[in-house]
Amino acid sequence: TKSTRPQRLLKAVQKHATRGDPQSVISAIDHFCRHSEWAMNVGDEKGCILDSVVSELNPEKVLELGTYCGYSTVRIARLLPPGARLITLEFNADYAAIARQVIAWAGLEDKVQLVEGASGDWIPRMKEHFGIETFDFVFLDHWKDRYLPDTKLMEDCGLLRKGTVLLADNVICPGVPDYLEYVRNSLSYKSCYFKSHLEYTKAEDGLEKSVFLG
Ligand SMILES: O=C(NCCO)c1cc(-c2ccc(F)cc2)cc(O)c1O
Ligand SMILES: [Mg+2]
Repeated sequence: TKSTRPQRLLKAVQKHATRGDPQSVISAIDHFCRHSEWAMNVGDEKGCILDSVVSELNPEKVLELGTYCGYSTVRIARLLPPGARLITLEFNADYAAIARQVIAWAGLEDKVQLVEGASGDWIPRMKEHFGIETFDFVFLDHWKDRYLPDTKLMEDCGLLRKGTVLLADNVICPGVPDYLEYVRNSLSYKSCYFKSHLEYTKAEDGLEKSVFLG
């Protein structure tokens, strides 16, 4: 039977990347997506912006909403200091199965906890289940209609503190108009837009960085 695109992406990683070398995993996925098959990873151009935000922040506690194949998980986890932890939520079991193997190939499984399920179900359980007080950094890259409700849910669950940084992918393409309107007009956030392009294309897209003010 026919393989899936995530399965073919994993095969490309296992063929071209070196075990334990996160940069080679990132490069193998970017090459596959540019030259073989487009896939909805944050990509290299927006990925460099993601890298700079993470490097500047040096977060201890990171939440990623939307793992897909683990590309941005690897990008973030490779930059984390020893002892720092990344929890990544993925609703789609097939994506999660591939992402676990991509994260393992990069040798980053000790820094990453991949949780399968709905963000709306897991966000209220972060404190009691994972012993998390608050997050330092949240990367939003899941279903675009969940960005706003999940952000409000994180606020209500006390998971954001003064200075927590939210970084949202795809604010232009596919777009998250309700989320953008909220973070740009709320007195609880200081927001700025990083103009870029949709992964592996010339279409406009960008990342919105929003600092929670408490
Ligand atoms: O749905 C997305 N993510 C959540 C599911 O895992 C997503 C979609 C797209 C995209 C798709 C189709 C198109 F035509 C344009 C953009 C891009 C992304 O970066 C994304 O994160
Ligand atoms: Mg995305």
